[in-house]
Amino acid sequence: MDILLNVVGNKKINEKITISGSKSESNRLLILQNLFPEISIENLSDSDDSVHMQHALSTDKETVDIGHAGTAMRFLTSYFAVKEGREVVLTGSDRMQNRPIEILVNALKDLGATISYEDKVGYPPIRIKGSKITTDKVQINGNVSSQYISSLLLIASKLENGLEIELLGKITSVPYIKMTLSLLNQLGIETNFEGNFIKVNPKKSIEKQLVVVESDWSSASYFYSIIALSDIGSEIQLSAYKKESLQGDSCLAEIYLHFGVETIFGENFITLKKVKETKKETLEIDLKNAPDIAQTIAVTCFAENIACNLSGLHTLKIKETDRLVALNDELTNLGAIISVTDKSLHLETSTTINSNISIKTYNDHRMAMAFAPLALRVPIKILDAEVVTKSYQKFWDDMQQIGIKIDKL
Ligand SMILES: O=C(O)C1=C[C@@H](OP(=O)(O)O)[C@@H](O)[C@H](O)C1
Ligand SMILES: C=C(OP(=O)(O)O)C(=O)O
Repeated sequence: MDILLNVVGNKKINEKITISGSKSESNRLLILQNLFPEISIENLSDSDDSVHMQHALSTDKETVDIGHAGTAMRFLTSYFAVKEGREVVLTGSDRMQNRPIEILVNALKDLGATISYEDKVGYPPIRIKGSKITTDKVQINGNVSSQYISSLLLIASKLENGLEIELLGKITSVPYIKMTLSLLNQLGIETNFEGNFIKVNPKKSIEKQLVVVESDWSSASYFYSIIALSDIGSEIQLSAYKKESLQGDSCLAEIYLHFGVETIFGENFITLKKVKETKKETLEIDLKNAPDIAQTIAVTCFAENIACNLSGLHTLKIKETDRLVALNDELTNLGAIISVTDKSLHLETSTTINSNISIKTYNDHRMAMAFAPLALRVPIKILDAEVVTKSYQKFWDDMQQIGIKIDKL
């Protein structure tokens, strides 16, 4: 489905939106719920990625296909590796078959797991024969994807002797590791993260408990962008959010001050308010802790005519698409002066935004959602707009609710 987005009339917004649960928290909790049935979950994400995860955990078929869901692919690799008596072939979309998994597979093999590649070495599909693991120490590279580490942490407490992980290299996406540890702690599992070592104590069972998932902060980023581009006085209330978040992307509240967007924390909601014009100075940020909001921020800067230097983007090349190349190509088509390296993005100020450009989305939900706010500046076409459901089912309905007109092409 290709669509044309357009905003007619004024750009003063005043709306309330409820966003589904964090897909990161949800996919961790779904794994944990299978290991500890004492858990019940509220405000679970309705994203495709979480639906894939639920399906993977309930099927007894040999082939388990998780589509585009990176967390499902990585977390299920460890989960099935310790599922004694079960053999599965874990696979995913074409893109997933080109997203590396070798670092995690090698760590699990070092621990004694039985995993082999069905096709290309280092990539899904992988065949996993569940077995008992008693080794309690492992080393793993921490600089490619934190999901490999979270994957090991999620099963760690169910290993006879717990697990001590030594992280090698510069650790990336650290808030996601901390999110995993916080959830384990919330369940009563003891952990310790000091320097490059993480230790998880063994735990057989936990107390019965309800875990309420906070709504998804990465999804909130598109509303930050919309408010940044809208008239002073505009506001959007988003539910259900809290100040003490487990999600690293809650750093949006700080980052968007640059764009004159204030975040007011209420009881279970946030209000984003455009209070000032965007600061004209270059925005310099290291996003190694929050890679998923890089696209949103780059597009906001372009729309607001400010330069930016975004660093810490080394993980973007192995996400749903090579996001650095995708951003470079699509922003260039819109008239941006942009350059990218393997780990950074540099955008110059530019005063023109080309209208009626078709944005290619490359099977990447965040490409579609990050470019949507540009409709507040020029009519814009989004190709294959249905990709958004990977993380955000009702994204286009919510865009319409805040006044973006959508025509199917
Ligand atoms: O653990 C998680 O839930 C995630 C970790 C991050 O991946 P990397 O650690 O690969 O950067 C992030 O980009 C992804 O969307 C979700
Ligand atoms: C990178 C993402 O997801 P995953 O790696 O889980 O596919 C994302 O949602 O931006």
